[in-house]
Amino acid sequence: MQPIIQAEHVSFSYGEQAILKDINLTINPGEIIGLIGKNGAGKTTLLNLLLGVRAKKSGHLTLFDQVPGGPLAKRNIGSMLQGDLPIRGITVVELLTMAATHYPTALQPKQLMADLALTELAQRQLTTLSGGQLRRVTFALALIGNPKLLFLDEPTVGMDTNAQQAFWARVKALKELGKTVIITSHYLPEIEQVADRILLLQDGRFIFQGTLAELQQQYQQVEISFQTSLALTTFEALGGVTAVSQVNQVVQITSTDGDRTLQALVPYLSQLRQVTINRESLATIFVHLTKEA
Ligand SMILES: Nc1ncnc2c1ncn2[C@@H]1O[C@H](COP(=O)(O)OP(=O)(O)OP(=O)(O)O)[C@@H](O)[C@H]1O
Repeated sequence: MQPIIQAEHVSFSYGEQAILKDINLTINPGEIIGLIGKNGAGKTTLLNLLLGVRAKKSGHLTLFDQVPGGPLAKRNIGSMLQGDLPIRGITVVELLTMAATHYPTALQPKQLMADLALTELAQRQLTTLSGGQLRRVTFALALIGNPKLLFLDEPTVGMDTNAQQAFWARVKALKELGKTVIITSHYLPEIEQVADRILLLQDGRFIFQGTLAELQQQYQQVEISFQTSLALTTFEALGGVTAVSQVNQVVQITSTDGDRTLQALVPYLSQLRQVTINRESLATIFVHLTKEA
């Protein structure tokens, strides 16, 4: 399969400040990518390089086998960036109709507005819209050209809960259509729900690239709690266990290898009561990793 995006040893600096140092990346058609990292990690900068808005300092970068910003790339990309939009003197429907004329296989503005529950905002001037409404219009603008590749930078900021749910449902529908989507977001539970692959950017490099399952396998700790009359020392030497503690009646085991520890607990199961197992969320793993790195 021909990758949609390929980056090899890409670097970028603002003046003397190195922002991206050694970016290596292959993104295949149909993937939903969650691009995460702390504030200032360089996520938006990377999207700007991919869009051709900024030029890399070194390395090799292609989209659709072309340099970023090339005509094929432009035609096939939709983007929803931070701080996009408020253009004076134009309504929502005028904006989408005008944008549609730039793409050979554009969607129908009316149909798209209906799909995204924007019909009642159609005649409103952009400058009169609320922050969340503007984000929803920006999403429509990203979709209007029926692009193969979408860059969504902090897409749900300012959206209310209904709008967020509708947004993520639409992203899942885009996946069904075989679109490739790169999303940056600080709402990690949402990324956890939709991303096929997670890229964690830290200090200008990816410190992790892989599926959520791989991330969990590699870094996640599991907490197993239960009540028992057995001594705590029974559990300390079990496979994967890094800590054992007891609060009131409840024993808590922390493990770096949940499957191994659960296997090792099997002989004791008849003496354990009220067993609970909690896996760390993407958000908790993110905090651990970005603190350590
Ligand atoms: N125009 C600019 N000139 C100089 N430095 C900049 C410029 N734009 C961004 N930076 C710096 O580049 C670094 C990366 O910024 P970027 O916006 O890519 O981060 P981000 O990961 O998207 O952050 P956030 O999660 O806060 O949106 C930051 O240290 C930022 O201060």
